[in-house]
Amino acid sequence: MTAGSVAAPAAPSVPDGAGEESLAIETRGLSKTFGAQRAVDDVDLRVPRGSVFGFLGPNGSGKTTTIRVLLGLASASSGQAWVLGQPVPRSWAQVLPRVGALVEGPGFYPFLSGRDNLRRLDAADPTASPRTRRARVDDALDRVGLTHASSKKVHAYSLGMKQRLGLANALLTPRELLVLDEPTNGLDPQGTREVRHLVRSLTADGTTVFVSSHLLSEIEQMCDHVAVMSVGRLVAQGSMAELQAQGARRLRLRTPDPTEATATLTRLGLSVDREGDLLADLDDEHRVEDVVAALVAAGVRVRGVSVEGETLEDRFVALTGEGFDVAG
Ligand SMILES: Nc1ncnc2c1ncn2[C@@H]1O[C@H](COP(=O)(O)OP(=O)(O)OP(=O)(O)O)[C@@H](O)[C@H]1O
Repeated sequence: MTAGSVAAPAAPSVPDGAGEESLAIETRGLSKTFGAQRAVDDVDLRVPRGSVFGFLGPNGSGKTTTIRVLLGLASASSGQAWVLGQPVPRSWAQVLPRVGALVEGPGFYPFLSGRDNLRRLDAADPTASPRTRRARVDDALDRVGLTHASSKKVHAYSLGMKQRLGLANALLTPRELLVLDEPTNGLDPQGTREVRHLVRSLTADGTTVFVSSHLLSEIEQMCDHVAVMSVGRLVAQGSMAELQAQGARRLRLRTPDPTEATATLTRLGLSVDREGDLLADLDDEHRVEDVVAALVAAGVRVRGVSVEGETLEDRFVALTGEGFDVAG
């Protein structure tokens, strides 16, 4: 792991068991309390290998605390966790070299250049080859768009430049798993776009990317899977497509026979609203084609029918409550 702020793994406090090999990260009943507060509350995360996995939730919902526990920067209060199939923190020694991380801005030396900081950090990694160091450092700087500023001292870097340097640090050697806590924090719109593009490109070689954000738009654009946190609890997880499919759906029906149509829909067990057209909430038991067939069989003339789905934004706002940031 290459996060500048990473300390020695915490003492084992999470009991071991078998982790699933197909998952890059797995937790079962993971909890972390601070006094009376349950910052992370009984979380069962399942992060498929090779995914770009968005860890989404409002500020203070427990994302960073979860990440800190997964990386051995804090100990869990209860529950189990596996990273790349290995129980952590017990097996951190084996897992550590296979994980890159960007958490809370790595600690850089302010009076060294960006390039020299990366060289020092790489030299501190016993698994990194000194022979290829120069090329790897230059490549990482290039990938995050910092080549032009690589000779500048870090104290003259903006927050966004420091964030990019932190990302470059996580990219110094190929990793099976990258954990990025709010990687676009402090970046301008152009930098944000570049980081999104970079994150998506990282999975080309099979790397799993676990990326936290409080912005839905960001996760939507970068990720194929998502987990949603709210007040310490995991309130949803799955592929983006699955989450979209889980949202509420409404049938909108245009007909010259609203009375008969309402009677038929009610008989099918659907609640009906009138809004010019007829609106009926669909559920798993009522497929659109069956409802339309029933209407036609009852002699209802159908002029138009459409299904309106909840947007991901509607869905996430419903899951996390008010005040959720949806725009970038
Ligand atoms: N060391 C700590 N001591 C006490 N409370 C803490 C500590 N770290 C986090 N918390 C609390 O735990 C809750 C979850 O915080 P956390 O930083 O994990 O959330 P987050 O989702 O990452 O939010 P943000 O996006 O703002 O970082 C918050 O209420 C926070 O105040």
